[in-house]
Amino acid sequence: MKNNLLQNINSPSDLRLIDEAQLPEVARELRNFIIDIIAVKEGHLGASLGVVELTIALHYVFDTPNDLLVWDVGHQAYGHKILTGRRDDFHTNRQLGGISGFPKRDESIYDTFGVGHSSTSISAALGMAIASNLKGDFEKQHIAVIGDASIASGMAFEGLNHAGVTDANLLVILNDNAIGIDPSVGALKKYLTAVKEGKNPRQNNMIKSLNFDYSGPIDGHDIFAVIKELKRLQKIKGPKFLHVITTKGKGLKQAEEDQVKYHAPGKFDASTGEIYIKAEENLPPKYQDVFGLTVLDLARKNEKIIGITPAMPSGSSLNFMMKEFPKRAFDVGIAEQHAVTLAAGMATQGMIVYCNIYSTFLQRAYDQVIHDVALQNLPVIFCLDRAGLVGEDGATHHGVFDIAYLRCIPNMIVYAPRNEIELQNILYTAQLGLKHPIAIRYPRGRGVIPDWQKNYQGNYQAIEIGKSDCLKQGSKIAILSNGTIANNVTLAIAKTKNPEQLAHYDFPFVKPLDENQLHSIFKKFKTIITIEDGTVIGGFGSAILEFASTNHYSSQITTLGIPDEFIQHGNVAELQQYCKIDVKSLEILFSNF
Ligand SMILES: Cc1ncc(C[n+]2csc(CCOP(=O)(O)OP(=O)(O)O)c2C)c(N)n1
Ligand SMILES: CC(=O)[C@@H](O)[C@H](O)COP(=O)(O)O
Ligand SMILES: [Mg+2]
Repeated sequence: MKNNLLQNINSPSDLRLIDEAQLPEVARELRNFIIDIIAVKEGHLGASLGVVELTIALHYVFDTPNDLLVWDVGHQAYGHKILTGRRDDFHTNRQLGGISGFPKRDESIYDTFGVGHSSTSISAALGMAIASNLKGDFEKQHIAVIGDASIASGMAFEGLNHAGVTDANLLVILNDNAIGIDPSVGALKKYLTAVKEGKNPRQNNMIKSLNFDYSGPIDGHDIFAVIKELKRLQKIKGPKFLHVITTKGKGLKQAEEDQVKYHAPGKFDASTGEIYIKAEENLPPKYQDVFGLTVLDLARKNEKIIGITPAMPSGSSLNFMMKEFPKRAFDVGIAEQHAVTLAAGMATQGMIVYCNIYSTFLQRAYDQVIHDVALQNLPVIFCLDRAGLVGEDGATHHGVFDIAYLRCIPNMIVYAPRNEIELQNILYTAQLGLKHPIAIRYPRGRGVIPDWQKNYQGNYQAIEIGKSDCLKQGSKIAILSNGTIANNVTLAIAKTKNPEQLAHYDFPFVKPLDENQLHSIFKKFKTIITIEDGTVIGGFGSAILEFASTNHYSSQITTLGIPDEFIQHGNVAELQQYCKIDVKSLEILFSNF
C-alpha cells in the first residue's frame, strides 16, 4: 500500500518503532514521496534523493533532537524534514508562507542550525560539541553531514583542523557523490576518488592524519551497513569521520544519469522523470546567458580575458567559456575567498579577470574584496549574478546586501544594468582598461528584450563610467532607479493617471554617482523617490540621501527597496509585492503623491 509506513511517521521516535528489516520499504516510500511533490512544486531533487537511506539511518540510530544533527547547505534535507514532523507541510516547500527549502532553527527543533550557504556544518557541530562538554554533557552526539564539494571549501578545513585537536564528541559524515551542482573539482576530489577505488594507501589517509577516527568508505544506499557503522561510531568518543558513498539522484533513472540537470530540475513527470520543457521561443534571455555569451565573445577577441567561478559554472553560464577556453576559464570549487584573491593575483599580472560570484556568496569573500582587490586598486571585474531577490531559495540566498557592502569600499565602481544591452555593454567596457575594480550586479532570471540575441548581441558600445540617463521627463516628482527594477518603474508610470508629472532617471552607477545629474534633479524637484532591488539601509537610496545632505538640498526623499529584515521565500513577484517594489505598489504610490 502507498506510504503505509511513512504515513505513520510523525517524528523520529515513530521511525524508531519500526523493525529494521522494514527500513528499505520506508526508504522506498520516502523517495517516492519526495519525487511526487518536487515533480509538481519544484525544488532541489537530486541531493535529497541521494541521502534517503543515510537520513533514515541517522534518525533511526541517533536520539534526535537530543543528539544534534547539522546538514551542510541543507538542500539535501527534504527527507529529514519529512521524517521530523513536516510530511504534511512538505507540499508548501519553498512557497510563500510555506516551509523553507533549507533547515531553519525557528521551523523545527530538529533543525539545529540554519543553512543555505555551504561548508558551515563542521564548525557549527563542533561548536555545539564543545558547548556540550562545557555543560558537562559527555553523551550527546553531534553530527555534521557534508558533501564532497562542500568539504573542499576553506571553512570546512578550518573546522576539521580545529576538531582534530579537541576531544569533542563530533561525527563528520562525508556524503561523497563526486558531484556538487556541477562535477566536483580539485585535488581533494582526486584524493577521494583514489580512496574509493582503494588506490590510496590506508596509512596515507589525510583525515586520520588530522586525528579523526576514520571509517569507510561504505555504501550509503546499503541501509543496514550504514546503521551498523553508525551504531559502532556512536560508542566512540572524540572526533570521528565516516566516508559514505552515494549516488546523487538515486532512485530516479534520469536524475542519476543527468545529475547536473536534476539538481533542481523544475517541474517534471513523476512517473517517467521527463522534465517538462518550457516553450523558450520569444522569451528574453537569462541574464546569466548574456554574461556567459558576452564573456565568451570578448574572450575570443582578447586573450588576456580570464573567467573564474567558484562552483557555479552552469548557474553563471561561465561554462560556455570553460568549454571553448579550458585554460582560461576556471571552476575553483566552493571557494569564494580563493576565487577573489586568485583574480587579484591574475590582475597584478595584467590579466583581465571576470570573477563571477552569486551576490549572496560574495558575502563570504568580503575581506578579500577589500584587502586583496580594492586596497591594491586591482581592476578585477566582479560579476554578481543573482543580485536582488532570488525567489524560492529565500533568506539565505537573496542577493540584497551587495550595494550596501560594496559601496562603502574605496576604489570600487558599483554598477547595475537596466537590461541585457547595458549588461553586455558594461562587460565590454570593463575589458577596455578600467583603473578600478568594478562590481556588476544583475538578477536571477530573464531580461526584457526577446530579440536580444538577433539584434544586439555583439553590438558593443562603451559606457561612460558614472553616467546616468533620463529615461522620461516629468514636472513634479523625480524617480531615481538603479538596475533592472527600472522596468517596474516604467510599467508603473505608464499606468498612473498623472504620468506627465513623473520624471524617471536610471542611475546604473551607485558609485561613482552622477553628481552633475543629481544637482540638476535636486534643483528642479522637491519630491524624489529612489528605488532599488537591494537593502534600503546603506544602498542606492542611502547614497542619494548622503548626497542631498552633503549638498544641503531640502527635497523630500522617499527610499524604496528591501526593508530592514530578512526576506523569506516565495516567488519574486510575491516578494516584490511584500517589499512594495512591484508594479502595482509603485503605481499606487506614484498616483498618491
Ligand atoms: C558558500 C556557497 N557557495 C556556493 C553554494 C551553491 N551550492 C549549493 S549546493 C552546491 C554543491 C554542493 O555539493 P556537495 O557538497 O557535494 O553536496 P551535494 O549536492 O552533492 O549533496 C553549491 C556549489 C552555496 N550554497 N554556498
Ligand atoms: C542550494 C544552492 O545554493 C543552489 O542550488 C542554489 O539554489 C542555486 O540557485 P540557482 O537556481 O539560482 O542557480
Ligand atoms: Mg556532492
